[in-house]
Amino acid sequence: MLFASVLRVSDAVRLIFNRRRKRGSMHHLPINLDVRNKVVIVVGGGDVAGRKVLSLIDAGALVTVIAPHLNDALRQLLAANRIIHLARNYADGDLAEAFLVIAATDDNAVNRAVAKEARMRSILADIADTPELGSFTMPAVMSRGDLVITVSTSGKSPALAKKIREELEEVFGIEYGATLRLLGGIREKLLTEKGNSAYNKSLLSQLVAHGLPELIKEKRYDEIDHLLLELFGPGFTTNDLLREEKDHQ
Ligand SMILES: C[C@@]1(CC(=O)O)c2cc3[nH]c(cc4nc(cc5[nH]c(cc(n2)[C@H]1CCC(=O)O)[C@@](C)(CC(=O)O)[C@@H]5CCC(=O)O)C(CC(=O)O)=C4CCC(=O)O)c(CCC(=O)O)c3CC(=O)O
Ligand SMILES: NC(=O)C1=CN([C@@H]2O[C@H](COP(=O)(O)OP(=O)(O)OC[C@H]3O[C@@H](n4cnc5c(N)ncnc54)[C@H](O)[C@@H]3O)[C@@H](O)[C@H]2O)C=CC1
Repeated sequence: MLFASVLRVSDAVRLIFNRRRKRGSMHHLPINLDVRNKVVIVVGGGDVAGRKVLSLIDAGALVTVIAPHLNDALRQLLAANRIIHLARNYADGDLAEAFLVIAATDDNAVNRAVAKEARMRSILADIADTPELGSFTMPAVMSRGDLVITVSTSGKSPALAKKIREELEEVFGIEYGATLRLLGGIREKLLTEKGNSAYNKSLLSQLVAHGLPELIKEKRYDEIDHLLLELFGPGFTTNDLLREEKDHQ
């Protein structure tokens, strides 16, 4: 424990910093970042950049790619007006407007230069070939509607992260998307209409213990309606909460 009262924050940070930052231990803080309408720069236009750009666009970021050449996937995104492209090499100063940057060129010196500018400007940075120079890494991601499961191996084996993501896709089917639409609808209604937080917690915990994904997968809507009536009283039905699924039956 540092005596914060006699240290300036900058000194304390430097003391802690000097004790860490070895490549061997890369434990991160997992967070879910809101990048909607944020300016994101991706330096490099190859396969790695292409993969990261897709995730960024999915999350609603405003993506500018800086690279002399784009791969096919990125060219298609450009043709569809989904990205801005600066067809040239990265230059110092390119990050001036950025909230976040990804360096994914095949030139380590360029990626390092991006890392340096990002650090100077306190911009979040993922450096694809030298992750220890950046401030975050990207996990493998699987999603089913609003359910998002991410896998990190703390940089040890991206190949294993990908394999575990594929295994998770087998376990968590599309019924989880519908389950979350149902649970989200109920929770929204409870938070706006019904009792206090402890009451809601107890009911919502009881509901998720009932294996809803299985019931939805097998279209056992009558059983779900019965359960909703028992737990919440009238006003909560799959007709309202799962209309999309039931219309497509
Ligand atoms: C640290 C990190 C930084 C970052 O990129 O954010 C990073 C770094 C590096 N990756 C390398 C290699 C590969 N990366 C993949 C694939 C993925 N890499 C991803 C993330 C990350 N990769 C971050 C850590 C994630 C974690 O902690 O687990 C995924 C999960 C997400 C994504 O990219 O969006 C995506 C899978 C997406 C999916 O399918 O779900 C494959 C597999 C393949 O391509 O099939 C290979 C080859 C096999 C292998 O090496 O394992 C190399 C060596 C390059 C070289 O050899 O020159 C480096 C550099 C280094 O380690 O120094
Ligand atoms: N983090 C990850 O998930 C992975 C990282 N890598 C690392 O990422 C690097 C890139 O891999 P790929 O996309 O497969 O390479 P690639 O060769 O397909 O693409 C490289 C891109 O960088 C661009 N580029 C080169 N110099 C540039 C500059 N000065 N300014 C802007 N753009 C420039 C090129 O035009 C090209 O679009 C590799 O060197 C590798 O070390 C590789 C695999 C996975």
